[in-house]
Amino acid sequence: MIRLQLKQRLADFTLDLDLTLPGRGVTAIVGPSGSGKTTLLRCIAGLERAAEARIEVNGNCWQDSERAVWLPPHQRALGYVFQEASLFPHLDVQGNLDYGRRRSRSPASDSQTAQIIKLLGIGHLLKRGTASLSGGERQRVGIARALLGSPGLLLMDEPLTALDPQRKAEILPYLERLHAELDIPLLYVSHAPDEVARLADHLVLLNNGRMQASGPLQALLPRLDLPLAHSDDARVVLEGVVSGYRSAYQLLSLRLAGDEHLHVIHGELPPGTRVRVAVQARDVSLVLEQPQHSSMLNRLPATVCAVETIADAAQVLVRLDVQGQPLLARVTRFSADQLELHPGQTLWAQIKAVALLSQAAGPPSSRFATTIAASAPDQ
Ligand SMILES: Nc1ncnc2c1ncn2[C@@H]1O[C@H](COP(=O)(O)OP(=O)(O)OP(=O)(O)O)[C@@H](O)[C@H]1O
Repeated sequence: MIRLQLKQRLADFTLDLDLTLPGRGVTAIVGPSGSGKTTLLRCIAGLERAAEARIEVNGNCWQDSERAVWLPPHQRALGYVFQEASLFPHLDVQGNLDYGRRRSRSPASDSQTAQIIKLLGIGHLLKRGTASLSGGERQRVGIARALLGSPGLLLMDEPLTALDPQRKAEILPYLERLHAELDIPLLYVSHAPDEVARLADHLVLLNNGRMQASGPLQALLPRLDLPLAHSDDARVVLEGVVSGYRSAYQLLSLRLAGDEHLHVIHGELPPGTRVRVAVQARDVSLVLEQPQHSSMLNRLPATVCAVETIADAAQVLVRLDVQGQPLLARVTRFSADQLELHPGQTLWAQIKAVALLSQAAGPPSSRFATTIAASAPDQ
């Protein structure tokens, strides 16, 4: 468990938070520019000394102003990854990694080091000078360097923002692997809904230095009272279990709760693998009767929970329940009126299978994962 009680004043800005976060997995920290995301990370790292604070990470107290406890940054077992990796230009990749290991009080063992290098796919870069690395490679080396200190907490402040879409698509699968294979809690600051939907388990929304909401990703994304659902690229995450694969069509079938299935273009995965699929609200259409002979592969029976007019009053956000999982649809107000959408109504939600890879930017091996994060089969 991570306990964060912080009060810090910076000129006109005050950060005032009382948060309890999971001690494992990825917590995404989102909020408008200037809401205090970086200040929060800096306080946790000890780069900013909050006037009143209690910071505890999985049983280790790093700061407690009431008991006059203050650990300087180098004594806090954490790794910090910034927008751009600040690698030493006079050292090659190996030299940079060695530095990360040496400066830690509990450096990674040789086998852990080998695991981290493999996980981030940088084995072939070890002898390279840092000037010749691409932006994505630099970030992977920076992340590896942070991990080699065996941190008890990893902080990442918009680590993909400086990368173009292609590089970003390349690096996201590595972050997913970190998530799946390493048991280090990660606080991840991001403005990008696709990164958040793909990586996060837990979400914290900041607004003007205060917590607006904190909770599991799947519970917060569809909340109509929060700004996330109102953004143009609002999305929710559906979770399913692999139930089949049609290799001729590269079509993966996922069983949702009940007997419903979601079909997604993807590589083959073993039956039983749990998979998360991000579904954008604008990719969901609604129909009152069970569609027949439609090219839309995904047709899910749903119940309307709430209807809210948004934007310039020309569009409507519809929150749906699909076998206990929330789904958002964004439709025109004209359609909403035609269908007389109202809470309690049962209807069908349609999602084009191809829309589930529409954010594809990277090479085929990574593009499907833009919308999907897979985890190991249930035991
Ligand atoms: N050293 C400082 N002195 C005075 N004000 C500061 C200082 N550092 C940050 N601030 C202010 O604190 C507020 C929060 O800044 P912070 O960088 O934490 O926001 P953020 O949510 O990370 O923003 P962004 O998304 O743009 O990176 C801003 O208004 C900023 O101007």
